[in-house]
Amino acid sequence: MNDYLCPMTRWENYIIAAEKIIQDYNGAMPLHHYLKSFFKAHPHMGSRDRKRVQQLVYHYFRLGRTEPALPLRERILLGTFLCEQSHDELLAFFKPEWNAAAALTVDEKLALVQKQLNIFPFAAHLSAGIDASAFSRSFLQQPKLFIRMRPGREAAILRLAGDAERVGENALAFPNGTKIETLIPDKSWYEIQDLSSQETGLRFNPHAGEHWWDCCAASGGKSILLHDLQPAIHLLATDVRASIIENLRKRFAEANIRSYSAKVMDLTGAGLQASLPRTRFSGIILDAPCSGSGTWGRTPENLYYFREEQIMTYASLQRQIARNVAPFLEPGGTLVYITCSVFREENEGAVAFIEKECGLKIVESGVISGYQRNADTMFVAVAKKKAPEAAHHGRNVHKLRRAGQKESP
Ligand SMILES: C[S@@+](CC[C@H](N)C(=O)[O-])C[C@H]1O[C@@H](n2cnc3c(N)ncnc32)[C@H](O)[C@@H]1O
Repeated sequence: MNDYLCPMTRWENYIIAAEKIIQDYNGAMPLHHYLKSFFKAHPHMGSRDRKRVQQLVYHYFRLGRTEPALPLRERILLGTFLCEQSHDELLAFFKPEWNAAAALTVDEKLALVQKQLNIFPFAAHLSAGIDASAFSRSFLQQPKLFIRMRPGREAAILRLAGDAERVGENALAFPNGTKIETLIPDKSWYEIQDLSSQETGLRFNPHAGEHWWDCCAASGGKSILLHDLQPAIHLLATDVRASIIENLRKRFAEANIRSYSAKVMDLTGAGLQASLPRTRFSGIILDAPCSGSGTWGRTPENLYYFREEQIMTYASLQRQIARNVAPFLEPGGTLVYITCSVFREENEGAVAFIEKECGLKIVESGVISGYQRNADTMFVAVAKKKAPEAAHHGRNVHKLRRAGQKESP
């Protein structure tokens, strides 16, 4: 697919390549990994070709499973029409009448093609406060790329950041595809982190000298956020995957953070105490394994391949982990429960479980909405362990209620 090919051949080739990828891909691995291996196996495609084919494939998955009866090529073109907002040469070739309408709103485009789209099929499971229709439409746009400016680096970054948009005290938004590392050469000055993810940090409130456990740390996005809020804490980061703990170590080194411990731990197992360096933590961050449904705007293949019954699989894993880690909070300590899910079973359902079964009191909880600002949607809850007196009282209340009696004033 080189420039010397006539335009017709080029557009045809792009759409044929996209069709092949969509037919062969089965959702078992992230789409961007699959695309990478596909392009590696097709080295004749230049970077412009790859970019274009990739866009077509993503446009297809952004429609979810809506319009299943449309032929594959028609779905790719419909996705392209709804996602693109300006003149598009490929669309001009295949659907000139749609290309002429590229600047219309999504509603106007839908009226033109006489379609109603229900992109998100799991609306019945949405957490309170999420606008189902706006959330469904949000899949047509890829969320932006956000960085968090690390403490003391803001002024230097702002001098280099070009036309990035400042969207929070420490947050900058860039168009997707921006090569941040070429704009800001020192990797230790910033973290790539979604805006809503950054905002979970507003609930951490760490104090110097405290012991914190980021128990599902992955490569440490929340851990570094926590550290930046209060560097003088004792931090333990764990995850079940050894490879991701290796990534965490590299990321911490790049961020110039040396004072922490990290280890591999499976939180569903029994006897966690034997693997932990201490039995009480002032704070636990439980950024739970989840459906990731609040981030599917970045990975729309998940919207396509997700099955409804998976929601409860995640919900029970989250409850199991919460039950196992809660005993390691010290009295008065804080557990911050986080998901990047929009499903109430993983959010409000987990919060009810934490309060009822883990002996913690929920002091704040709710959705951090990203779908109307090109960011991810997350959920955060702050739970406190009662101080000894209150805990004793709490147990009595529980017993009384179970016995069907009323609590005396
Ligand atoms: C949502 S991710 C955490 C993201 C991370 N906190 C961040 O800010 O980048 C959830 C993590 O939980 C881990 N996990 C899944 N099952 C687990 C288990 N049984 N025990 C411990 N960690 C687990 C996954 O490996 C995954 O890295």
